[in-house]
Amino acid sequence: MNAEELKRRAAARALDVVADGMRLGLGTGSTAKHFVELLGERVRAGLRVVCVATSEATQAQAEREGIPMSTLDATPELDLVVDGADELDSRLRLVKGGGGALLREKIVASASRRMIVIADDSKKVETLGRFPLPVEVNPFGLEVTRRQIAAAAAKLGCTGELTLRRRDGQAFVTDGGHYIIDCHFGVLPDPEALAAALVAIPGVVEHGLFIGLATGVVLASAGGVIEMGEV
Ligand SMILES: O=C(CO)[C@H](O)[C@H](O)COP(=O)(O)O
Repeated sequence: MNAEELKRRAAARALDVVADGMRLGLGTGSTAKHFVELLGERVRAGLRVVCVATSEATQAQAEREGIPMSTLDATPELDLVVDGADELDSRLRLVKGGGGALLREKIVASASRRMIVIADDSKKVETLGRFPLPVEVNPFGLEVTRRQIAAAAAKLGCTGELTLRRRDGQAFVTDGGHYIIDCHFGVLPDPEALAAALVAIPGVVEHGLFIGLATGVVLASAGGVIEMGEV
């Protein structure tokens, strides 16, 4: 079974949890894309849901699928968000933002009673940090913010390269008009302390550590589906 089949399998399991009338958050990325596709099939077969997207890309895909869409302003309380992750550990702590949608993903997750993460089993790690931690920053004062991130992280045992994310030779710009600094720390000894230190930096808009948000995980592997937390 290849990676795409595993992602689809995880997405299909999460779809089992979706009930008629639910208000759903739709994640971003290649795994979430499978979920949106499968949800679209169910909607066209009669399932009634109302959804909020975590990115412009997901919004466009969901509209193409004919899924009824809303906004967080019109639908500020969600029953469930289904999203992917770049890394997760046994305590359901996540690193997200590989697709650049971490800010909206976190806002949507914070508005949802439950968050189910769907992934293939390559995303499960012993210690977070192998995947470079994305930090979304305001473009103003970029170098100051980069230095402040480096200094704050170093105090917590996190050192490594901090790179401005680029696409087609230009700085990558998020849906919110911000930049992303990818922090190649290798290991995050204390994710909670790092999260607190990052949010205290004025130029940091949000970071990719999702702590205390995921309530369940569906991990697809060649051997079958593993569930963590409450799915
Ligand atoms: O956080 C994300 C986007 O900001 C994605 O959920 C994360 O990057 C996982 O993506 P994929 O399912 O393509 O591996």
